[in-house]
Amino acid sequence: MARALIIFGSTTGNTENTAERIGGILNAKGLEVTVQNVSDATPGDEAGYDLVLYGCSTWGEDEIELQDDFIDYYEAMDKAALGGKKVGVFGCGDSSYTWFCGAVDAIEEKVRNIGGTLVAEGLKIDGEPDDYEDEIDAWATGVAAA
Ligand SMILES: Cc1cc2nc3c(=O)[nH]c(=O)nc-3n(C[C@H](O)[C@H](O)[C@H](O)COP(=O)(O)O)c2cc1C
Repeated sequence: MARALIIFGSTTGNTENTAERIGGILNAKGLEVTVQNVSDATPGDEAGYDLVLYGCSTWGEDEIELQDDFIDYYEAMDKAALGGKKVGVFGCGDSSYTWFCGAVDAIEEKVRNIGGTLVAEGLKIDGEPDDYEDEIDAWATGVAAA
């Protein structure tokens, strides 16, 4: 059975809820899924997984800021074992800010730089994830089949 790891950073719970929803879809598609808070994750944990998904919300006014808990992980991501792995990135944000879901773009760039293969365009959620259930389910279904 293919194994998927979902690592999320979330301050108010939106990206966490999205991670759990994506995990449920992947599970229903037959993948063995681990959903992990980035606070409990270390780059290198990706070893042994076929699919790795990163979820991170965006904070900050004057520049892109990753969700607080994700910053240390991001800085150490060069040690992530992504070679040959399928990777996807998602996150919650608010399009009234200059850098809408900038964390998704920043993590995708990092993934490309360290040899991961992005299998879907980043999923950017504008506002409440409850309003994006169809988009979330479609994205998760796509990465499960990638
Ligand atoms: C002070 C502040 C700054 C924010 N900055 C951004 C931003 O630059 N870009 C963006 O897309 N969303 C921004 N947001 C919106 C959050 O990312 C959004 O509320 C998100 O749903 C939070 O997700 P989380 O609960 O998973 O942390 C900001 C929100 C606050 C309160």
